[in-house]
Amino acid sequence: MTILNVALGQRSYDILVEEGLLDRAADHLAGFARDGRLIVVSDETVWAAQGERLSRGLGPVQAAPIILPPGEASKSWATLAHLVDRLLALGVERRDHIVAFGGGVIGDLAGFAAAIVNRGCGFVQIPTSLLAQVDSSVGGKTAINVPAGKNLVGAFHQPSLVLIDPTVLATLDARQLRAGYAEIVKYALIEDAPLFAWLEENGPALLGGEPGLLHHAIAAAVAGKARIVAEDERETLGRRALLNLGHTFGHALEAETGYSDRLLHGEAVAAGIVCAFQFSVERRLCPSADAERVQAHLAATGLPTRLGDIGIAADGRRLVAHMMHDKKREGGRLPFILTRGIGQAFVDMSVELEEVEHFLDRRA
Ligand SMILES: NC(=O)c1ccc[n+]([C@@H]2O[C@H](COP(=O)([O-])OP(=O)(O)OC[C@H]3O[C@@H](n4cnc5c(N)ncnc54)[C@H](O)[C@@H]3O)[C@@H](O)[C@H]2O)c1
Ligand SMILES: O=C(O)C(=O)C[C@@H](O)[C@H](O)[C@H](O)COP(=O)(O)O
Ligand SMILES: [Zn+2]
Repeated sequence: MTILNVALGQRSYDILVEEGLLDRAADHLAGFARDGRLIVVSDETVWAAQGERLSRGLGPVQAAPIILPPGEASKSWATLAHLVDRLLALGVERRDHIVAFGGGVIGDLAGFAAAIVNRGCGFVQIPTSLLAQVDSSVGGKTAINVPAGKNLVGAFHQPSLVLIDPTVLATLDARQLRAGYAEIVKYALIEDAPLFAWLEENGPALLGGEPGLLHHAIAAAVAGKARIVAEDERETLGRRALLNLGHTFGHALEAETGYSDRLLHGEAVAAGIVCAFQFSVERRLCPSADAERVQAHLAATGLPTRLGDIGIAADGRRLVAHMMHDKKREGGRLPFILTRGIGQAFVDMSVELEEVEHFLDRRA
């Protein structure tokens, strides 16, 4: 078992990574149950694929499931209201722990509900998509989307425990696996160049479901995230913002495609990372060979790397208008996560939005 920790004083918690953890869920979750019961929030697809296994793994602890529709559209006011009402109807108390059992959508939504019900109760993450295992289950960012933009309403609310069982990925489809892979690549590109070289060599076998490789990559990405979150929990020190590499561009692409299945979050991040590298090349910050290497690797895994791959027009003004809703905005300026090369991301406050518009106008 790999045990990692997010060091946040009283809000510190462990992240356990082990194959078969779900089958032994009671060992780790029985202490969170009240009257032998745990409320589990999941989506229809995850519950159909893995719910029985979790219920068995909980042994004598009874799961009280709240099952929501799958997909990004569930990160909405309507589903949040429904979830909060269900939690209250089940009599959730402040000291209770809700179990978020699903991908990033369920984690972000159930985490946000946990942050606001009774002015805050506990929660545990059992991430079931690769994206949630390497990224969204750790760090306490919870949110819903609103018409103005992605993740614009939410809270920082840390889980008490994260249980990662890579074997649950056996039922995840290949496109979703690739989307999660994009966030692993992001962690390598931020400040772990050796991990990127490792991914270039092992990525294809990892995406084929090779368990040892999945475990290694999940642990590496989560270790990187845990370190950065511990240094800058609320993204105020210019450190956590690095985790947004590819996201300023990526969130604009998600907005343009209506947060739909047309473009998954991880796919938007892949295309956004390529934009961040190419923009850094244009600013003479990053060697063009690094940008080409990154694009080649992402494209080789089948991820979109160009606006044309997504079917989006190169309309700089439109895309920058989406970016203006970014939570990192400060006094009308947007920090951009740029790079000096693979493993050398940094936050740049000096970017003019006109420059970004012109850059995007030339992306095909
Ligand atoms: N809070 C954070 O720090 C953070 C970080 C990254 C992404 N996110 C958010 O996460 C969301 C994306 O998460 P996601 O990619 O996991 O999407 P998701 O939650 O929609 O899951 C993807 C799809 O896979 C299915 N699925 C999940 N696990 C499965 C399994 N084991 N077997 C079969 N099907 C399974 C789900 O039902 C869903 O249809 C976005 O909203 C993004 O903004 C948040
Ligand atoms: O945890 C973080 O911090 C991240 O930025 C991780 C991102 O992968 C994730 O998509 C996050 O939800 C984006 O945050 P946002 O604040 O830009 O909405
Ligand atoms: Zn992300």
